[in-house]
Amino acid sequence: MEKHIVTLPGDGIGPEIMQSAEAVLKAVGEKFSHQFTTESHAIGGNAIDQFNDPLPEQTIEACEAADAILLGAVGGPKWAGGQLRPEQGLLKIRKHFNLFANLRPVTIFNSLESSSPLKQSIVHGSDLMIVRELTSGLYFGQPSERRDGGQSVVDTLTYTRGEIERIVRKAFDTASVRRKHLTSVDKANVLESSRMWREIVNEISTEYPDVTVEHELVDAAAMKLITNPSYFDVIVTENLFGDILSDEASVITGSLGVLPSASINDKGLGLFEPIHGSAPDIANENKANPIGMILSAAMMLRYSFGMNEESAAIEKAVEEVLAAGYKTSDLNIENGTNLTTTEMTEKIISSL
Ligand SMILES: NC(=O)C1=CN([C@@H]2O[C@H](COP(=O)(O)OP(=O)(O)OC[C@H]3O[C@@H](n4cnc5c(N)ncnc54)[C@H](O)[C@@H]3O)[C@@H](O)[C@H]2O)C=CC1
Ligand SMILES: CC(C)CC(=O)C(=O)O
Ligand SMILES: [Mg+2]
Repeated sequence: MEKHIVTLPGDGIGPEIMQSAEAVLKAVGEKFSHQFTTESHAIGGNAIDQFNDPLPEQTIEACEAADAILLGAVGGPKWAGGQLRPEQGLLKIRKHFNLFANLRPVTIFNSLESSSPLKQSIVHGSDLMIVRELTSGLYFGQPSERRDGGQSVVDTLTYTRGEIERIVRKAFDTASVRRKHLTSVDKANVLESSRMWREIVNEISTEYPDVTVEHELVDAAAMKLITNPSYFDVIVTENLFGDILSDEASVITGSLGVLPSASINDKGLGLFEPIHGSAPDIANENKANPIGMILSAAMMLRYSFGMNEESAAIEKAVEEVLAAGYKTSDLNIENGTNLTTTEMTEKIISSL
């Protein structure tokens, strides 16, 4: 099979981990006789530097012609406080391609159970999927501005019925092929948007009689997620809550550096990126964990190209390398061997 992938390495550790994903894809292509062509484009801070635009037109055009998009991460202190911000590029690409469903699987590798700061007895058996709404809510609502000469400020949380319905359906579909347990997370005791969200979840639940649904307020859900993570199967929630809960969930798996994600639209186009940011504190040191990025490439193979065997081969290789005690410095594997980003990538490739 021939597939054309646009890579958007971005800023900070983005380019380092993107090199890892490209090397793994090359090796998978050779092993399974596929041809993956890649074409790199600018997004985020580096795009501001080169084009004075966090999402240049040529990046959008290249993505429009691609079979799938891989993204590293954007942002960094260099651009903080400026008029143009790297994160605007990320929000804009999600909106442009209508990538409303952000799937964030939180699966714990056996060998990382003791890597979590949580007790092994708590994290054991955790396997959940956060379905986060990605193109609306507080991150996109207008107005969003300072007022009264800087004495007040407004951000706006809006959702249309259609926007809630499509993400809720996606979550029910996801739960249907998993353990059939859906937790909808909101703040319905305070927010009108959450009350509407709840109503819609209840309406759509009648179409999925096999799926058990419950509602949880976000504050309690945040507590339950780290005290009893194996309770959850699929969590569906709005943009901001999903952003926060998924970073929290990474504690279960031992590091933010190992979690991948897929952002999908209703036409089958996917953008795949790790859930973490550009980690400027460790950029250019060859010490970033490339696993979240590599597993995002594996999600791309499965979700965009239907390559289940190839995707599983990557996941198995990662599992084997971790089980052999190899780690990057963010992971706390007892008596593990510390590797650089490039060494970890090579180990994973040689396990394929
Ligand atoms: N999707 C994206 O492009 C995202 C971008 N950001 C941006 O990234 C920049 C930094 O944000 P932070 O709040 O520091 O969040 P971050 O996720 O970049 O880093 C948080 C902590 O986790 C560590 N970390 C993250 N990924 C790692 C990896 N692969 N291997 C080892 N350690 C890793 C970092 O070193 C840091 O200590 C900001 O400009 C922010 O806006 C933040 C989140 C997502
Ligand atoms: C710019 C942010 C919305 C990125 C982020 O934190 C995320 O998508 O997880
Ligand atoms: Mg985030």
